[in-house]
Amino acid sequence: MILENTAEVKVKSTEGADEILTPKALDFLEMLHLRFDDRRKELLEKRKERQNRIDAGEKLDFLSETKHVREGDWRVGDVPKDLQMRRVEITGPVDRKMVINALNSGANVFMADFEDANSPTWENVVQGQINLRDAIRKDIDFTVHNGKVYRLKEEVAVLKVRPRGWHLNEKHLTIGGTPVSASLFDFGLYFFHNAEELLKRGTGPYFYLPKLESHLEARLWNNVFVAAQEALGIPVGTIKVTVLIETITAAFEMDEILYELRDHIVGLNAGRWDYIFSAIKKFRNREDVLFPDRTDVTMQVPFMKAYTNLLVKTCHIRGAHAMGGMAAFIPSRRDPAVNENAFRKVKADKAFEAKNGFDGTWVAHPDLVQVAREEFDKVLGDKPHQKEVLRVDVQVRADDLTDFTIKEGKITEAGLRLNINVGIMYIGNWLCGTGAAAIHNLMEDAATAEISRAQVWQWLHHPHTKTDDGLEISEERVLQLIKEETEGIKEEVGLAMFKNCHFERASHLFSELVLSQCFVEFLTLPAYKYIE
Ligand SMILES: CC(=O)SCCNC(=O)CCNC(=O)[C@H](O)C(C)(C)COP(=O)(O)OP(=O)(O)OC[C@H]1O[C@@H](n2cnc3c(N)ncnc32)[C@H](O)[C@@H]1OP(=O)(O)O
Ligand SMILES: O=CC(=O)O
Ligand SMILES: [Mg+2]
Repeated sequence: MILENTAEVKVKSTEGADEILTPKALDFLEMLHLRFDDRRKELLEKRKERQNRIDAGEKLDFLSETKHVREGDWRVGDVPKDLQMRRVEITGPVDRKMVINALNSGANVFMADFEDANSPTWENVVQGQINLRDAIRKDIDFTVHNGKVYRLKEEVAVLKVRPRGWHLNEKHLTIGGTPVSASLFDFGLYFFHNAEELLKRGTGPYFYLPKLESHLEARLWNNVFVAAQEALGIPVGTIKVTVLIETITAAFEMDEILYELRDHIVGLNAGRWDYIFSAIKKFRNREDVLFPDRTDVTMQVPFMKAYTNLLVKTCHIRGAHAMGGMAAFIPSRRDPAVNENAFRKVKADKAFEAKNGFDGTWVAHPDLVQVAREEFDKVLGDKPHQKEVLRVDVQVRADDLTDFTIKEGKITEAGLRLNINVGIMYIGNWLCGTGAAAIHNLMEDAATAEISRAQVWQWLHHPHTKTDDGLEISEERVLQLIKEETEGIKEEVGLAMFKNCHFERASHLFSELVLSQCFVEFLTLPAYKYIE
């Protein structure tokens, strides 16, 4: 069934859609779409133009036209009281039970995710909005089959929302026959329904902005915020955002991104997984760049160290929070050895971040809140943040950000197989409506899975890449491994789940992605046509 608002706006119906996609909310989305969608598309074209220049050998560098911004003396606007202390932020999809668990987890902040951790089925995105609306009003519960009831505690985490990135459309809402931007859809609905309520409750409309590639994309967000606040009669500057620096091009424009959003921004976050993906993607056609197995691309390799150090330094000079990223190790309440390993690895990761000057960090699971908190407490004590640490020792040049040498790194058959396995497993989950999953005890989502498929693409298309046993990574070999891994997944998950979760389709899609002559920008773009 199609619900009609005006002659031009068409929305696919799903349970709860009429509560969220009200005529007034649709008018608001239509206003955002008409004012900002053309610019969004122009900026997506600019991404392609920059890619062409990188392919042709252009070096990434800090922009000459914005030197005055980098050298200027300015700071970001005020940080609200409830965003001063962000020591531990838990992230997770917008599923009802997870929303309750995350808000109850003891973390300072919960980032409710419509991006990397969410499979954007129509039901997930509409129900996600309903879940957040109910959570804000403390009118949310959830009962599982065994009768266990989930309710919010008195004290809960501060809520932030991550809308989907600029590259994605929401196909279930069209205006004049054109699908709307998924970013405007997720942001617009959340803001429209909740901004006033959040303010009444002493907090505010807070967001994380993903996958930006330039300061011009930040400017577009800023213009959207000004229009949205004006339309609802809310003071400009009420919205507060943290931008993920998770593309290699954005790392060259951190000051500029903070500057464009200075009335609305409170921090930057080092989104390590998309960052690695972006580095592979942007340099995929360059013969001088070849990444080793995913497990060898750690936070300690030169380009990751350079980027995180520069992020801390840039944020602190400008008065913004520098937020750490996600260690992907997931604990297990059933397996003590897995649990112990996850705690040890996460502890080390968080200790490193705290020592480097970060003001807080992300965790993927409630059992990791305390582990991360302890490591930050050791360095920060009672202080809400450590913005006074200016990292004057850090001098990062353009060449440091693109120094992809990884001395100890190797490309191995095991690494190739693992990438294939994880890629197919994740796409299968995503097609089935699950956007984040624990696979081989690691958190996998749309960012980590992109690394896996991008690596296989690069190894196949880079001239004569060999694994460390001397064997070439040929199309024939990759197809054989895809076949073997797909069979293995069938055995592991069982025939019923294999079929229900479209693992066969996931396997085909994975093959298409890695064999395609042209690199597909995001795996979620072709995959989206298969989900409802
Ligand atoms: C690269 C990036 O963008 S990182 C950010 C995006 N990614 C994410 O946000 C991933 C967040 N994490 C998750 O989604 C989950 O932790 C997973 C899928 C990896 C693992 O989840 P599960 O398999 O359910 O883990 P597990 O069985 O150990 O969970 C134990 C309990 O913790 C809850 N839980 C686990 N992770 C979370 C979370 N992130 N938020 C809230 N609750 C959670 C589960 O719901 C479960 O609750 P229950 O005991 O009441 O049923
Ligand atoms: O969004 C976070 C990332 O690491 O990617
Ligand atoms: Mg990301």
